[in-house]
Amino acid sequence: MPKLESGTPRIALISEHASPLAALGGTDAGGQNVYVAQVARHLAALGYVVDVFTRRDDPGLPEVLAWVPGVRVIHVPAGPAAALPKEDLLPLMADFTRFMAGFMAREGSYDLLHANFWMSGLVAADLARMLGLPFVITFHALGKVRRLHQGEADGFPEARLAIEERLVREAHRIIAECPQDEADLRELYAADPARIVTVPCGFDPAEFMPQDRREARQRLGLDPDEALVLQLGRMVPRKGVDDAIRGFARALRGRDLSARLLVVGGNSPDPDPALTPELGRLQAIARAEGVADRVTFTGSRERAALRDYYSAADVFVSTPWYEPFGITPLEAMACGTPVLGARVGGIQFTVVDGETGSLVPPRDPAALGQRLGDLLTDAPLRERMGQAALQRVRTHFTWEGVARQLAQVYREVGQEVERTRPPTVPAAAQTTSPITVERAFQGLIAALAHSRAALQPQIGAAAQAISECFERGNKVLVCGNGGSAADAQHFAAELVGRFRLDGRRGLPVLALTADTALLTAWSNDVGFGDVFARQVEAFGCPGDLLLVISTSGQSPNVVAALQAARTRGLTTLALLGGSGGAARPLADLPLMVASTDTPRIQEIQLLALHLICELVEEQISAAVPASLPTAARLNPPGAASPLISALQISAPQISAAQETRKGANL
Ligand SMILES: O=C(CO)[C@@H](O)[C@H](O)[C@H](O)[C@H](O)COP(=O)(O)O
Ligand SMILES: [Zn+2]
Repeated sequence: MPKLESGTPRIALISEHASPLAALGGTDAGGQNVYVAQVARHLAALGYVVDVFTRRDDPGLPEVLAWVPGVRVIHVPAGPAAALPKEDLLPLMADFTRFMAGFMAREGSYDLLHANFWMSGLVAADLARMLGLPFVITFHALGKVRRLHQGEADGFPEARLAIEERLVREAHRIIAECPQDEADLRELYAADPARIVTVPCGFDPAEFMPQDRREARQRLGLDPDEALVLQLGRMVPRKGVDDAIRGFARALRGRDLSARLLVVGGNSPDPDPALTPELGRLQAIARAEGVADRVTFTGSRERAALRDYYSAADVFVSTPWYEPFGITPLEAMACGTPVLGARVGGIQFTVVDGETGSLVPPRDPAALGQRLGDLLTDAPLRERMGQAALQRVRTHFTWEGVARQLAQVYREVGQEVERTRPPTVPAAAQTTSPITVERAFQGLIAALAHSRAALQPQIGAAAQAISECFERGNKVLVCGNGGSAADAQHFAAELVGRFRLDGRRGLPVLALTADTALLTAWSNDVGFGDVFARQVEAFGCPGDLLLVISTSGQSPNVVAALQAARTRGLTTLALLGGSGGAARPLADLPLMVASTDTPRIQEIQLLALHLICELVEEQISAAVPASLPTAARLNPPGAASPLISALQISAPQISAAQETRKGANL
């Protein structure tokens, strides 16, 4: 039976910027934080084991926080441990993915990934590809929709749209939050309708229930008799709070109403325009509309206080330009308060016009003012609508119900993945850990990135020294142990034979690892420690070059070979990893791979050796005068070192270069 149908399936909820722990009210804290928190808790209540991955944006946060039973919050170290605008987070997603892959390698994988927002979707899609896991995504907001409404004000990178298109193609399911969201996915993103499931957002009946209106007002210090209109939520222009103020002002005009508009939200508990710039603009609008004394800005409020605000209000107003879902109207309805909303996004789905509240076009303060006036002057209508609102949300929009619907989606995906799994997976593939493979790739990429700056010029200098050695009529000796012995022979084969340049003469490179008779006799009879040094004494001449290859730089026979080479006047090159060990100070030119992981070091060492071969061939072909016929250029007749004699580098230049390298190395 697929795991998603049985036992305790493990779900990773990914929400890069919206932590379930964050409070409501700041620019980047809002519905998504609530969604992730509630979905996690209610999935856990259904028996799921849930880890929520979110970016660590405060140094005080632990890596793993056991939040509520069945739910952990994993704070992912990606970028500085400080609050950052979500528009700046895309470059950090590679680190986010790497961390999650490592975390899953240590702590076990998940049965399904559920991403929230497009950047988490990117993380989920990459992990899903690597690990063969199913993933579903709730976008919460779509770039193309946002662009339609906010145009130039959209500060997200261009890549967002292409990434969203990829996610729409690759996700096993796309969770639309309302019919409008579903239509946008189909029409703007050509999403496959068979993979879209509409699951709304919800409210928690334990958190939001009607309070006695007068008592709620008393607790909040509000006038018990004034008509009270509430606007609550994030304070950003697209939320249309300015329209709510203008509509409120129009509702009062020509009516004998004692009413107040309460605007709850902002980046601080006090209404401070310095901390919430939008607040200053809204205050100016209230003044311009002549209702400054009738509009109260409270600043942000704790979630625990919100049910009193919703219950205290006679009408809740929410008139954004657009709204992917809109959780606050639900919460108001759950407190028995009718909602006057804009006919957009999820609001036109949750609010039934004329039954649980009223809908007006977005950005239309006149229509809003008209309807608000009607509602504020008709208490029985408000009462009926409030009751119908309560009934509607309790039936259709609890988080418990949302979690059940998501669980159903997860099960379907699980069955689908099971059905489409190839029937005969070879035994070897079953035991292969994709995490191991991914870790190796990431490790090699990181080691290459770290080595790049230092190693590139070292490779150039090594190729130059080796070309000069050949030009002098000298030879190269090369040695190492194990994998490095193989590399030494590989290197010799490329230069004695050919790397890319056809028709050139053979270049004198001798691998000291190839003579088994000598290696076994000397090791058997005398010792392995000087098996290479002995050969350096036998073959090495002043002006020759010794190249040693070692990942640790600590192999005694390699160190001894370097010492013997120095004694005999050979130039010494050492291709090393880690700190370079005892070999490093004995090398005229050390080539350093910035890694301590032996296989990764070897892989980069092979790259260095191949590049040295390529550069040596380039230097050799460039040094032969172009006036010579091709055959002569590639294999000129004559002296002991015919090709080299065509190179125009003098012996004094070489020894000067050698001296410089020696000096630099001290
Ligand atoms: O290929 C590998 C490891 O990947 C081994 O054969 C490895 O080369 C051997 O353990 C060597 O003896 C290690 O020597 P060194 O690189 O520390 O000089
Ligand atoms: Zn190896």
